[in-house]
Amino acid sequence: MRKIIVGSRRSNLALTQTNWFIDQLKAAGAPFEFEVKEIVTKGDKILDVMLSKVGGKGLFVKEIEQALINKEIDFAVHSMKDMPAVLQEGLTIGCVPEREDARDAYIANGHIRLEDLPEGAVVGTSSLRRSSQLLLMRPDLEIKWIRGNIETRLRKLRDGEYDAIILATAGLNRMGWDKDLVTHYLEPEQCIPAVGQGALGIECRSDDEELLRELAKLTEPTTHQAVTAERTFLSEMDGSCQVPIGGHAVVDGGQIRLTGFVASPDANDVFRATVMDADPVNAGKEAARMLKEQGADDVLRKVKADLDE
Ligand SMILES: NCc1[nH]cc(CCC(=O)O)c1CC(=O)O
Repeated sequence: MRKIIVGSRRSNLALTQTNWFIDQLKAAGAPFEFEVKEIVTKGDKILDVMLSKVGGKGLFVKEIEQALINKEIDFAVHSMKDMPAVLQEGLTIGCVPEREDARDAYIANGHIRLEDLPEGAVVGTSSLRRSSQLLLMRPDLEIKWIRGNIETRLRKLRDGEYDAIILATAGLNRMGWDKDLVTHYLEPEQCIPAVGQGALGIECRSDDEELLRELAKLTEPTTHQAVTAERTFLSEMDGSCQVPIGGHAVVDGGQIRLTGFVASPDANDVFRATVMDADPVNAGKEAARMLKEQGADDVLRKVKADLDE
């Protein structure tokens, strides 16, 4: 029986997601043995600087992709939202399993709701997407960067460094945290989630047909369509990590409804568009086209020019 080596970052969330997916494969009768190999990525080592300044989401993925190409591992389970819009040559997403909750979770000391926070309250996030959308709802808030895994962030909240923090609901649910922890959820209408949030992407070599056959059985079609629409939108926008960007799609009666969001880093310019299309790639392209037409293109160009300075 072939032994499949599964690469995983060593955070609790990464290992939980990896073991969850291996269990799914076993339950589906995949004819493999499995071994998990932990990989420490640059993104895990650099915890004290603003992630977007040192290379963004690719940091979590690059070493894992190299291990796939070197055949040190056979597949890896990523949070889809940590995956770059374009993969390295020779690699593919072999499976998109059923999506967890895509919403952001708002967690406050004393469970004070977002609309009831006192003026100037401190909210922790390191995501420009979250901070810009929070400021649209509550321009008076102070946004303070926060880093570390879920446990570290919750500790910093309890220690009073922050009045509230925002975390991905999916991560909390996958880790089995009590839902009472969450003060309330941010609906996509208030805060568009990150592209791919709540979904997993199983990455493997494009020529590993034996493995791809087993992975394909665990793809959930509507999640796959939604994520394809969102990721097409992301790659069409061609934004850097310095641009607040979000995208969220739901599939409803054969139609994909995709909302794209882009803002300037100071959140003064905000662009949003919702499209309906039966084809996920068309939906992604059309949402990007509409946002660019509204002027999002100028924001992207300006941020790029600033980065080159
Ligand atoms: N940014 C890191 C990250 N990547 C994936 C998740 C959570 C799980 C998911 O969205 O699938 C998180 C934590 C967070 O944003 O709170």
